[in-house]
Amino acid sequence: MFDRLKKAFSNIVKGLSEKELSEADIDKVFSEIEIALLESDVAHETITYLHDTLKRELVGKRFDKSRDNESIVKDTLKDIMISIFNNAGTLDIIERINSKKDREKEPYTILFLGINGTGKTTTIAKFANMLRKHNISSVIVAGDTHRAGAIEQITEHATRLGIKVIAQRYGADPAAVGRDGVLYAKAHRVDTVLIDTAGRMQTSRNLMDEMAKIVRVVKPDLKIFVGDSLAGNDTIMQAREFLRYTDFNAIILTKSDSDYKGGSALSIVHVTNKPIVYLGVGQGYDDLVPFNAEEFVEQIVEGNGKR
Ligand SMILES: Nc1nc2c(ncn2[C@@H]2O[C@H](COP(=O)(O)OP(=O)(O)OP(=O)(O)O)[C@@H](O)[C@H]2O)c(=O)[nH]1
Repeated sequence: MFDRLKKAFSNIVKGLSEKELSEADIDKVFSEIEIALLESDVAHETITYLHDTLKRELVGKRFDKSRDNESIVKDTLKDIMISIFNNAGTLDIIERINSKKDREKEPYTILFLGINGTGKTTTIAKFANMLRKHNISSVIVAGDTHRAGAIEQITEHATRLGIKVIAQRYGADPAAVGRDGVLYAKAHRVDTVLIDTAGRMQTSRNLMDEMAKIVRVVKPDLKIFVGDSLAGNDTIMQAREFLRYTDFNAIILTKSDSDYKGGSALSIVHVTNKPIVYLGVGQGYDDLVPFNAEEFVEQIVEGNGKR
């Protein structure tokens, strides 16, 4: 009998202290957040996804009356964003390289993809430098045989770092240069092969076919898309196209040090469902850091500026 009374009483109390969020309540709070997201370069389709998911999760649910709508929406938004990153999974590259080394005694091959000027060449040099800190050796393949100066550029980075470069003449088949790199690594017991590739616009059909051919011939263990975080929606469009032709596994975003907006990171993962593994945070060889989704989401939702 007391139980019944207690339950009835607690229901009354709940009724007084709880509230239900309507679609209009959510729209009201979201309209302000939407502007901030747009200003942060979050892609339109990602914003629509966030808005729709928010409504699905919140409309009709009961909340403590003392909580303001804004904090409810923000907390839920953070969870939705984290789930976008979680759905894309995580990828421990160092662990993968070491496990292939132990298991097969074969080099681990990584193909770097992306258009010119995104920072691909610099990123490969940073990557080789980072691997060395983990006692992992590498050879770099000058696979951009199209752009004048590309071979010299990657060779200069490699020389500075004391890393072997495998190159052929301009106009050579990049897939063949990639294969040379793998053979060299096998013969010299080098742990990883890092392959640079040409990067004209993603709309170039020939280039995309060439990328698909390198993938078929070299059969890389990993394909990393390198995108410029400052290029906003362009980066998203490039990623979509490269994904279609190469089905890359992971993303590195460059120039995050100058990107105070940060929206590209969320959009690119939402659109491709592939994880960001590292961020480029400067022009030096040490300026490559692991991506931290929780930290990123906190910054974008609370809007407290740079990484
Ligand atoms: N601030 C900053 N600059 C970067 C970063 N990564 C690369 N850069 C700079 O971006 C410019 C372009 O980088 P590259 O590595 O030459 O670009 P790429 O994609 O290889 O271009 P191509 O060689 O034309 O294919 C260079 O001046 C780099 O120093 C980064 O994380 N932060």
